[in-house]
Amino acid sequence: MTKEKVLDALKTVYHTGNEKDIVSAGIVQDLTIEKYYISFSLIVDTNDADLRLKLKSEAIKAIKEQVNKDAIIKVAFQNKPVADTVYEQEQNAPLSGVKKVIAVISGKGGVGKSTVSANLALALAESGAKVGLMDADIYGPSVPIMFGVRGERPLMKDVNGKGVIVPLERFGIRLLSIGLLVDESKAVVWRGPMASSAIRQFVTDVDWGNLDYLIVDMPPGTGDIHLTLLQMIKVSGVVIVSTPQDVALADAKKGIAMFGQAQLNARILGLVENMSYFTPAELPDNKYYIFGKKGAQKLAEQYELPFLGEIPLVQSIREGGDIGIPVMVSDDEVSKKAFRDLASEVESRA
Ligand SMILES: Nc1ncnc2c1ncn2[C@@H]1O[C@H](COP(=O)(O)OP(=O)(O)OP(=O)(O)O)[C@@H](O)[C@H]1O
Repeated sequence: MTKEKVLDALKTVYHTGNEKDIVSAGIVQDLTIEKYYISFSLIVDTNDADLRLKLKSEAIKAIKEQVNKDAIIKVAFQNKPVADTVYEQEQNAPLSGVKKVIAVISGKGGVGKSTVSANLALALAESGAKVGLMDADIYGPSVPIMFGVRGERPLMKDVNGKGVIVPLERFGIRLLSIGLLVDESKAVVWRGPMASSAIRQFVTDVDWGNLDYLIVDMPPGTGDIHLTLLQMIKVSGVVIVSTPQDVALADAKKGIAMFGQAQLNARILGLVENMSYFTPAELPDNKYYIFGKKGAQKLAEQYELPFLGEIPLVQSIREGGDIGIPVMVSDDEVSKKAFRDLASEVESRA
């Protein structure tokens, strides 16, 4: 299976009301082929579920008939971005084209902060928002692998005599990570000031353009990078990720304490519990609370913070992250619903 063959097949498909085929009309974006998986986005100007379904089935049918009948095809929809939004960051301030910055934090590593950041970004973009994802985890960047862009390098462009970085774009999300700029093994040994200076450049020297949301995947814990970012940009809201275990919850309390400080000028939107329960793919209605039940919900109540939802522990979430096709771009409707619910909580509170 090659990109050319898949694009040729897609050139036989037309979106209602368009004279050009969906490839020539620029409707097909982010085509990725990974073993027998094919994934791409369709950029459309309609929320009509029937029209979307028709387009999706015709695209899948064309590929199965003309390229490979056994291909596993994942299609994500994105709305055409709406221009001329009013932006909240001050004019000429760093990120002046960004309406809302959402920082995703966790008290400790490995609780799924990057998984939540990536899929939250994709879920927000589904309803037409223009979204960027800044991987501020200098010591453990996840974006290159999770979005399948490892080894790719962003381009530079000249703005008023100054070279600025243009984020990569995948599945409609603008992406930047230290892993896309330097060899990952180099950044791991950087000391605090160097890491802080790199993160400062992520704000000042990157052409993020106009965005409705910039999701910032923060490093785990609380440290210099958090302070640097909070001092530089106006963060509209902080999402805290925790797992149900006591130890992760104890660490989440440190995050609440740090971001709860009034002088940091960041509002905590609430807590999301990741890996809340295990759901086997073949029994999606069965929920097994293997790490204990409703821990984060109780913690949220204790601190009088909103509880933003539960994300199940699902094999396809892990697999999606590993193969560079996040679960929001897959057919796993159970996981997608959990992230969509989280996105609507964030949308309504940010
Ligand atoms: N809900 C989930 N179901 C299944 N696997 C998950 C889930 N959430 C995260 N994972 C997996 O757990 C591992 C850790 O997740 P992730 O990298 O997102 O955590 P993190 O908190 O960002 O870690 P770090 O602090 O190291 O950056 C990954 O392999 C990821 O695919």
